Amino acid sequence: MTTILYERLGGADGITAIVEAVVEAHMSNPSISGRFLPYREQPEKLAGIKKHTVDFFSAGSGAAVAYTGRDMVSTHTGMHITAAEYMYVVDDILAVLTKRQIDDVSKNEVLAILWSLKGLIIDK
Ligand code: HEM
Repeated sequence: MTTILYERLGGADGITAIVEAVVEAHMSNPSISGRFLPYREQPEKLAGIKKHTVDFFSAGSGAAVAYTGRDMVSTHTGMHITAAEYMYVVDDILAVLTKRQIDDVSKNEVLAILWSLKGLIIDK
């Protein structure tokens, strides 16, 4: 039987570590850091966003986890995120997956999920 994507990403511990590393990467990426650095001053809010993001990717990769955050359109409405910013986010995520030696098939599955959400996130 094929292992579900959630397990191939390392389960709860793996996805939590991925989200931590991705948020750090966004904060260090000069093209998008301005979107994320203000949350350093709001640690409780940042913790909530990270938890929602872990749950989102857990549910989206096959785990029986409830996502209790806001939907993608509501979350990103008013931010006017550009297609270029979206690509920087995708690049940061894939770089973290590569660094954590996630296999290529799994990376392609993550990429397909991210791509399917693009229209919900940009230009809102
Ligand atoms: C496919 C790509 C993306 C996914 C799957 C995604 C997913 C999420 C999720 C699950 C949350 C948490 C929502 C909540 O806590 O209720 C969130 C929040 C956020 N996202 Fe995204 N996101 C994506 C792309 C982007 C991009 C491209 C940017 C900007 C460059 C961005 C900026 C933000 C910000 C600033 C927040 C915090 C919003 C707040 O103040 O609560 N996201 N995102």
